[in-house]
Amino acid sequence: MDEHQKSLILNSSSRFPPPHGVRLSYGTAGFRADASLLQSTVFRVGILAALRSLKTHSVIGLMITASHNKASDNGIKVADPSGGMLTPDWEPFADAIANAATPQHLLQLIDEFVKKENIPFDGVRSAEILLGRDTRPSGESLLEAAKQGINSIVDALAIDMGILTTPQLHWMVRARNKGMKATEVDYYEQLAGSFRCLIDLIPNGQKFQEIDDKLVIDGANGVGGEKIEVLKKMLNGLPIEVRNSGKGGGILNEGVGADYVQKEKVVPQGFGSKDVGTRCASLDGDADRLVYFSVPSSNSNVIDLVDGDKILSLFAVFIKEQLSVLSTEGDEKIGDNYQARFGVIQTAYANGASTDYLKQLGLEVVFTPTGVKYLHEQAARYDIGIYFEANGHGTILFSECFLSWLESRYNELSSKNKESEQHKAALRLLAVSKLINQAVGDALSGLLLVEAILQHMGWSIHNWAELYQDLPSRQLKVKVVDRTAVVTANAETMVVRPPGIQDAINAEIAKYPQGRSFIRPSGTEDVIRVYAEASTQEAADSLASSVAKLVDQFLGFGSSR
Ligand SMILES: CC(=O)N[C@H]1[C@@H](OP(=O)(O)O)O[C@H](CO)[C@@H](O)[C@@H]1O
Ligand SMILES: [Mg+2]
Repeated sequence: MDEHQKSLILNSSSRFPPPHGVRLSYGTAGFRADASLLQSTVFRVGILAALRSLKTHSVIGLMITASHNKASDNGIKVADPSGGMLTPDWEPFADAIANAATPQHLLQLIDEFVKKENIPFDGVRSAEILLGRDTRPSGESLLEAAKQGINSIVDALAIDMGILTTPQLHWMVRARNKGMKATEVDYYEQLAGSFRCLIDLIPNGQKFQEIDDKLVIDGANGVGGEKIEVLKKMLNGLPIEVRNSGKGGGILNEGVGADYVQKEKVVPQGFGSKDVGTRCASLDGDADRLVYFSVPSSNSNVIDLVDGDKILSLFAVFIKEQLSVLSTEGDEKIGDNYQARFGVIQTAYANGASTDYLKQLGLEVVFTPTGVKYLHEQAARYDIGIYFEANGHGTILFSECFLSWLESRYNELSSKNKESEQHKAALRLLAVSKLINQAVGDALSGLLLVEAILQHMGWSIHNWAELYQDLPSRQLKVKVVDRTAVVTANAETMVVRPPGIQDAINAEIAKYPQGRSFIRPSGTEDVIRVYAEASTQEAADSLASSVAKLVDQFLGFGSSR
């Protein structure tokens, strides 16, 4: 970096002093905090994004969102060239610059990092960053701070893409870097086109326009509702009703949305007895999570939840079916068969019944710590890797190698017999790979795939829900003095610190048939999360509350440890 560049960083960063007494960390999904604390962090992440773009010679994304958190919070996360999450190698640098107390210290950290990473400041290459934000009121001024961060690097270009869902921004970054069409309209066209293709391939010729079976969507009063409306227009006739679109004055994520529905298991605002039996879905505030539910009775607000694990299971059943059709030989053997490596990825929050079901299907199930960056990385090791968090964040990744085999197999089959079942199965898999977001979990593309598969199977939400019976579960949060005191291992299924707590948890678990429980520090909130499941709801509740008491004893404000 030359002197001009250095003084540019010093001058601009002096306009964004960090808040006093707050330590921020990149966490499970970027920086998140009360929006009033974030100006300087967002400015600094703007610098980081420009450096990342210079380093990788690629377009980088910056998304301003706090997802399912309350409306007064906000956050920022970086999309890497692949469209995935920022490489974990850069997270310590993100933490360090976010917490640098003075412009001088900030400059020193940047200077050292630029040298260590060999980031080219040759004036030849320029950086390019796509910016997106959700509907939070604080988004506009934070976006401005991000732009100023980007503009404090010479030759860096910030492009404001406006209000987007998080997965749209990730999709655009990936598409740009692959030299593909990458506008928001291109996104809708790709989704709508591949959805139509799947519908056209439905065996009995039933088309969605003819089905009087509507889907009601809870948009969490966030960005997803308005974007679904665009898709609905393009898919002329898709029987969808959107509620909690944010236009009716409801508050973002308050008593609505995928996080609320999945954790509380009660109807979101705007839903009730009129919806008994109807297929309903909830998105979260930035539309990267999706869960389905139905209202079983007008006498209670309890829902039948169809969570991320069941979405994963539905996708797995469908893909497995297509792969098996594809591998059966028709009248004549065509081409070489390819043993696609097919795996599914879950976290400890996956319902135990879902894992049993997936294993019974003969699938390889891998567990990772919480946070999509971990799941995504594992899924990318397969030809077809499906990952989902129980909360509804997930997608299906296809390897380049498998897709190119599939394309050529499809072409070969096209030249022989377009009506063959193998030909249709190949086309379906190709359509899924275009419909489902390859960059990150995406409620909109996931929703269209669920809808297409349900129609393909001829299933109602109830048939789908009956794939297996969830074990009753409960999640609690406990405030503690210092959540970093909890250190876990084995994909967060056991605690290694503080000593003694895991033995105490094990002793509680042993009291309950089919009992399972674990604790971990949240990466997005200042709490310890407790998860428990057991054979009855009462038992799951009781196990969760005993474990929460242990957390309080070992780590709470009254603890002496
Ligand atoms: C139990 C739970 O739902 N945890 C969520 C939540 O992370 P925590 O680290 O648990 O706060 O937010 C993450 C980001 O959205 C998501 O990846 C994760 O699954
Ligand atoms: Mg989200």
